[in-house]
Amino acid sequence: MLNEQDLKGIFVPVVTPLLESGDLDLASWEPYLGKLLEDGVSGIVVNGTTGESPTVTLDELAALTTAAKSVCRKAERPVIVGTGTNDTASTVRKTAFAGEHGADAALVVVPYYSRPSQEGIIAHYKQAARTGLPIIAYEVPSRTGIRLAPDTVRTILEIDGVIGLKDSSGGIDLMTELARSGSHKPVLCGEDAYFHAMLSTGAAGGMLASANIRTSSFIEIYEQFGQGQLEASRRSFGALLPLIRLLFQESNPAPLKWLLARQGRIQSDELRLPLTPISNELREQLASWI
Ligand SMILES: O=C(O)C1=N[C@H](C(=O)O)C[C@H](O)C1
Repeated sequence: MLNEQDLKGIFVPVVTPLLESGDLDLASWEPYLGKLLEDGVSGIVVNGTTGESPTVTLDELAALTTAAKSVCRKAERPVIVGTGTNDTASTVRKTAFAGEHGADAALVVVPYYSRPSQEGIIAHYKQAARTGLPIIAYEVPSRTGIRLAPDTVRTILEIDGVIGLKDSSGGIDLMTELARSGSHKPVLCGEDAYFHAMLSTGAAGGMLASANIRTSSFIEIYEQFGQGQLEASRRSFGALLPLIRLLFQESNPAPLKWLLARQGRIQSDELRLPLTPISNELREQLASWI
């Protein structure tokens, strides 16, 4: 299982590869993950936003997690599984299910759509943590429709079994506030364009969809920063920013899937509705990153 000391470095949320038929492309799955692990990522995130989690069935989640675990075990790296929903009971069941299939930790998004109170959100995380699988809370107001108060984040991070936070709050305010108040659990940047800024304010690393592409460069930026080579890490990050902007110009993971398919790492850029393929204009812009 993953512990908070090891929640650092570059974690890669992976896509769910699909065939044109819409079925899972399991033939690509192991080599796709294997390459990321070979490049030196700290861990793999299955069924995150990038994995199109709203459309993945439980049977598919079991197959993806089991196979990911077998690849990650060989590389001695953790597999984190997205299990958050907007229903606490389902989240608890899904988290336990992921644990039974080999997950080392669960990524649990703030419950979306229902707009619960901050107390309700804290209670949600307490119940998820009772499953015994380490929990990484995931704050992403642009997707959930609700923003956590810094005090709520601190309270969630104090729950036994919550090992850290993925911060996609869209800026450095939350990170700065947590650092100021001496919060000791690790925070990973989940907002790719803010990766360097969040390292500067104390993030322990990133959980970055863009690190599917140019993986080694993201790892290099993290390492350069850790070694105090600030100017070099800033320059390296600047070189990746145009890629990051393109990957999020249309809904993630559509641009990423297109690039991975063009690189031959997955068989197709197939998405499940309501996500749709990227525009021709974006294809032209992304082509130089193949
Ligand atoms: O899959 C994830 O988890 C991530 N989701 C974010 C999003 O699409 O909003 C982006 C981040 O890089 C990873």
